[in-house]
Amino acid sequence: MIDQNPVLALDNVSKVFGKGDTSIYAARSVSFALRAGRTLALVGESGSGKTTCARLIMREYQPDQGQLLFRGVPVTHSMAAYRRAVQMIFQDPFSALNPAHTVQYHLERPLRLHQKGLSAAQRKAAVAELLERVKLDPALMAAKFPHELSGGQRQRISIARALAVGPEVIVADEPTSMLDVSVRLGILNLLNEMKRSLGLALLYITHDIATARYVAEDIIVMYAGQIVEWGPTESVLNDPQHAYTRLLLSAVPDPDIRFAQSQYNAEMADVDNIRRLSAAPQPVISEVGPGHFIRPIAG
Ligand SMILES: Nc1ncnc2c1ncn2[C@@H]1O[C@H](COP(=O)(O)OP(=O)(O)OP(=O)(O)O)[C@@H](O)[C@H]1O
Repeated sequence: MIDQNPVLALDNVSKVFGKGDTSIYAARSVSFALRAGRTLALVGESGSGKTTCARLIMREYQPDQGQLLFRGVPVTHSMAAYRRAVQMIFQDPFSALNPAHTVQYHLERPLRLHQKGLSAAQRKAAVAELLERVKLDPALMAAKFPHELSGGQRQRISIARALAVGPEVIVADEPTSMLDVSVRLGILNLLNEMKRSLGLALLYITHDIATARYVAEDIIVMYAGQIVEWGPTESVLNDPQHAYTRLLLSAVPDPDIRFAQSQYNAEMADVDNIRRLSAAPQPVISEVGPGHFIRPIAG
């Protein structure tokens, strides 16, 4: 059964870089919640504020306004439980692993830190189990160094390493964008399986709105640090209500995503205007379908 109480929530969070006239809202009054057994896709073009949200969640940045809530409690600096519960998978599986260490070492390290009571034999068994979870053969993989692995295999090791501490939330920032097209779906399927079998709450960050369909129950579309549209994936993809979401979808060469091409073409003539208007701060929110909301463009 899906737990409807959020594991993690951003409550009206803003992050500003720079000062005065040159300041940029990398995140502006962003609120969303991650729930066990569900994936939320955070979608937007480069510079829309996706990675800033990930860094806020990973506590690399402090919010200028708003707060993070972990199981309903405001997150403080000293929450060791939070650090263990919230793990990240990075875009670049090549730089995420230390070339001097074996797979066994990479997976044992978090176990040594977070499960101090394990014997050497128990750690070895735990590493084998983690490798099996990410569909890699422990007998073949444990002794290998990162340079002996393919990109897809490295990303599976990164996922296994994140799982080693028993997380509740995984933040996956563009986890497939540096991989060959042929292995991308395998990684997304693996994340799906982790979500289901371990009841993880996933935040899937991507610039590619089409891939959100494979993993996410819900989608948030961001532009200029602001959430412009959010709702159930099917509803947002099949019936996008915000001009900026339609702009993103217009760039998707995917016949499975249905939208009235002619209707969007008229808007595409006005791309710059859509971006300019979508970037304007807009506090008004409208519900356009069950659980499906937009921040209407002002003016
Ligand atoms: N440390 C920083 N200092 C100054 N400006 C920053 C910093 N980090 C992000 N920004 C700015 O904040 C805005 C949002 O950036 P962010 O990296 O969150 O976007 P993004 O959607 O993740 O883009 P990408 O997909 O390219 O990573 C951008 O205008 C960016 O230039």
